[in-house]
Amino acid sequence: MSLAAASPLVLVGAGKMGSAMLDGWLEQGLAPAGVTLVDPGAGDHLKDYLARGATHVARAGEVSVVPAVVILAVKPQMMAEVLAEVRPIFGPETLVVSVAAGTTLAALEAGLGAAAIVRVMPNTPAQVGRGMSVCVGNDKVGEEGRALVTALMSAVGETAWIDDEALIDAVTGVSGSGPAYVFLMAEVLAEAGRAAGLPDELAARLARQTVVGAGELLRLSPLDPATLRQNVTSPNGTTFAALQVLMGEGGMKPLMEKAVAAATARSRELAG
Ligand SMILES: NC(=O)C1=CN([C@@H]2O[C@H](COP(=O)(O)OP(=O)(O)OC[C@H]3O[C@@H](n4cnc5c(N)ncnc54)[C@H](OP(=O)(O)O)[C@@H]3O)[C@@H](O)[C@H]2O)C=CC1
Ligand SMILES: O=C(O)[C@@H]1CCC=N1
Repeated sequence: MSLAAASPLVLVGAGKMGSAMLDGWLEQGLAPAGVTLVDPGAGDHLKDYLARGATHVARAGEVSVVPAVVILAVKPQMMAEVLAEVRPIFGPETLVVSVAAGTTLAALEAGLGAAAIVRVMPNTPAQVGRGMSVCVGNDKVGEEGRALVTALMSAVGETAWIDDEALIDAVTGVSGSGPAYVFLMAEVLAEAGRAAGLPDELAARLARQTVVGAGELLRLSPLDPATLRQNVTSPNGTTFAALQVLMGEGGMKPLMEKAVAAATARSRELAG
C-alpha cells in the first residue's frame, strides 16, 4: 500500500517523535498538502512544514478535513484531554494511531469510542528511515488498516506486529527508549576519551564515528553482534582488557537489564 492512502493525515503533537516520523514520511513522498499538524506551539520546525504546504492548527477541534489517519503523538499525560478534542473530527473510516508510551488500547477506546485503533511504539531513528516500530491493533482494525500502518511505519524503518499488547511495555524499554542508551554510550565514550587525555573535539569525533561505524557494520553484516564483538577482540589484547571491565560483575549486562526493567516498569506505571 502506498503512503498516499494515509492522506489526509492529521498529526496531533508535532514534537520530537511526531516530527521525526513526519520528516521520514515527507522524505518518502507523503504529500505535505495532505498533512494537518495539530500543535499548540509555533516553533521554527512547524514553519518548515507550513512552507512545504502542510496546514497547522492549534487544537484538534479546528481540523477541517475528515482524516484517513490520525496520529496521536502527545505526552501520555495529555492523552485524555486530547482524545476528547480528537473524537469529533474522525469519521467512520478514520484509522487512529497512537505512539504514546503506556496509553493502552482500552484507554484509547474509552476516549474515542468505536474506532479502529493501532498502538505503535516507534523510535526517533524513524527521522532518518532507520526506525523500529512495534504495532498492536484493536479488534476494529482489519487487513486494510494493518496494511496502512505497515506502509506508514515501514516507510521510516522496520515494522513488527504483536498480538499480546502486554509486550509493548518491554518493547518500549528496548527499542522505544533504546536510542537514548546508544547516544549515552557516545557521550560517555567521549568523556572517557577526555579522561584518558584526548582533546575534547577529537574525543567527541572518535566516539561518534565509532558508534556510527559499529551501527552501520551491524546493519550491513550478516554476523550477529557477539561475533562482531569477538572480531574486535584480539587474544589478551586491548579490547579484551576493556571487556573484562564491561562484561564483569556490575558491567553492562546487569546494568542494561536494570535500565530496561526500569523503563518497562515506567511504561506500565503510565498506563495507570
Ligand atoms: N521521543 C521519543 O523518542 C518517543 C516518544 N514516544 C511517545 O511520543 C509521544 C510524544 O513524545 P515526544 O515527541 O517526545 O514529546 P514532545 O513534548 O516533544 O511532543 C509532544 C507535542 O505535543 C504537543 N501538544 C501538547 N498538547 C497538545 C494538544 N492538546 N494538542 C496537540 N498537541 C499538543 C506539545 O506542544 P507543547 O510542547 O507546546 O506543549 C508537543 O509539541 C509521547 O506519548 C511518547 O511516549 C514514543 C516513542 C519514542
Ligand atoms: O521517554 C519516553 O517516555 C518516550 C517513550 C519511549 C521513548 N521516549
